[in-house]
Amino acid sequence: MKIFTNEQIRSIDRYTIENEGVTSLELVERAATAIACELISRWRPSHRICIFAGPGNNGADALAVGRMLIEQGYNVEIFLFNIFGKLSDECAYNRKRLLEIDNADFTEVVGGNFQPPDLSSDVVVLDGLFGSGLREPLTGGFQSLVSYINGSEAYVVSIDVPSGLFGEWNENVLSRNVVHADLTLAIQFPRLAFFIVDNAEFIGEWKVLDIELSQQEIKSSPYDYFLVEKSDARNMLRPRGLFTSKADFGNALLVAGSYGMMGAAVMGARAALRSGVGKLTVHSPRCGYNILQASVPEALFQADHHDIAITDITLKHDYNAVAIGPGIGTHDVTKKALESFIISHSSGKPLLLDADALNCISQRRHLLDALPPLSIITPHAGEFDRLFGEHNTAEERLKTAIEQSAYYQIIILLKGRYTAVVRPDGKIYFNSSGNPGLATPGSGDVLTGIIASFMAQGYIPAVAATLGAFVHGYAGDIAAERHGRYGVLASDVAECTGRAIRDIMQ
Ligand SMILES: NC(=O)C1=CN([C@@H]2O[C@H](COP(=O)(O)OP(=O)(O)OC[C@H]3O[C@@H](n4cnc5c(N)ncnc54)[C@H](OP(=O)(O)O)[C@@H]3O)[C@@H](O)[C@H]2O)[C@@H](O)CC1
Ligand SMILES: Nc1ncnc2c1ncn2[C@@H]1O[C@H](COP(=O)(O)OP(=O)(O)O)[C@@H](O)[C@H]1O
Ligand SMILES: [K+]
Repeated sequence: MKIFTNEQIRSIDRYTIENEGVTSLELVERAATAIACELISRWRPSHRICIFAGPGNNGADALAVGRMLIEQGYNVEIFLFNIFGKLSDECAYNRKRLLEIDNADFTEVVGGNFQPPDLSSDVVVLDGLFGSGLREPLTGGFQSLVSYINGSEAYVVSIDVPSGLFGEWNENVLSRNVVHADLTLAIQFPRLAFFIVDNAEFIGEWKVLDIELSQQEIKSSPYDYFLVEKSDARNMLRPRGLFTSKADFGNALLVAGSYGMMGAAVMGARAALRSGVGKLTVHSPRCGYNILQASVPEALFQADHHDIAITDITLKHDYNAVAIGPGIGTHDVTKKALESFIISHSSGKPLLLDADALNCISQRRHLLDALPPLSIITPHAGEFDRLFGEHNTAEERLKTAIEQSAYYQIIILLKGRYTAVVRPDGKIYFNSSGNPGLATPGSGDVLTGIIASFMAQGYIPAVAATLGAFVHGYAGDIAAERHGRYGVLASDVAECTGRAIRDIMQ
């Protein structure tokens, strides 16, 4: 699903109005119908619903929902904030229609002495104050109203976006000036802000409501941000022909493990094999020999000269993919080995670097310059900050990822609830699969194995990263069904990878 900016949404809106014979009022009516249906499916008519409408079309949506709920016999109280004496045409029209209803509980707030209604825990607040037309962070009376809503026990549903939050970047927005919604009903598209963890407390659960904006325009509009869903992953996965052989599925090298961290190598190797690599070699210190051969007999073992750490990374074959990092530790000898490998790596083939490989590089930042273009790094927030400096917010971190990805021409896969695959051209692919069960040791090693396997099979790095993240999350979802969100082990995720791919392809 494409994620558009405000400006793009306005232009798709305009196109729909100009080319599909729909008026702006009809779009408001469609949005309101979808919102009303959603509320009706969740609450009974006796439930008290308190609607706050602003002066623009977010308010128009809210007023229209109010009318529809009254017509369905709901117990609705509506407040329209007409502070500046200027309503959008759609808002003014919906105000008029409400006034035509006998006994509608409707209050128009025009000045400063507004007495807020009681918002107890059994009230549902519908927040239609501001949506995509927000100009600047909320101040004055709106700020007080938002504080009042946030301080109440009511269940809060926001229309389009929580009022006070911008759809994209929110650098200067204070938490107290944004509605904290329990449910956000986004009109037609989710917004970039939904995928940034800083905003999780504002957005709550979210759902996209389709108002049938022009599909043709949506398809042809360029985008910078994308939410990867099952159908996207399905389109990326190549079916396997009946006459294919191991040789068709690539040869991968996984440099992983050290004394006390051989599990990382085992999990990465299992995940790579479960996601279909043709041949896998694991390079580990000698102490890993018995462990690896016994637990992953399908993989070849290549012993380092050293007993407990990796000291020598050299490619004895022309591998289709080389992944380095899970469990290798940050011993000086390992850092040196990694440095000389990266500096002398001359084939130009992209590398995949994770975990301790990134921690090693963070102490030798010049190595980033030496990475082949389109190499993939897969940091979580901590590893990212060790590489690129401390960040106070996830939004700042994402912006840095965009800059650094372009600067070094590498793919940065920033892990989290919505893992972001940031590409050098500035495009970001957010992953939608996965659950908190994946927050378990070794989970990242499994991801590395999957991506390495896809790279070896000939998926271009950007696809291997995006598809790998989706398959990993999906395998985590299957594992959580079996073991629950507390009980998932990274080994379960590796184990479920093959089934995940099968389910996605069906
Ligand atoms: N596109 C779609 O898919 C569809 C979208 N729809 C809906 O329309 C919504 C967008 O509507 P919108 O453009 O009228 O903007 P909205 O957020 O209501 O606010 C604008 C008003 O707020 C004011 N204002 C702004 N900032 C302020 C501040 N800090 N403090 C005080 N005032 C401030 C601003 O004032 P002005 O800038 O004009 O001076 C103007 O009066 C969208 O979110 C969705 O819900 C659907 O109905 C149909 C299809
Ligand atoms: N709440 C969550 N929802 C979805 N995915 C998650 C969640 N928490 C963690 N993950 C995923 O689990 C993986 C954890 O990786 P990482 O932090 O490197 O773990 P480890 O270092 O233990 O291997 C990442 O792919 C991340 O996206
Ligand atoms: K809103």
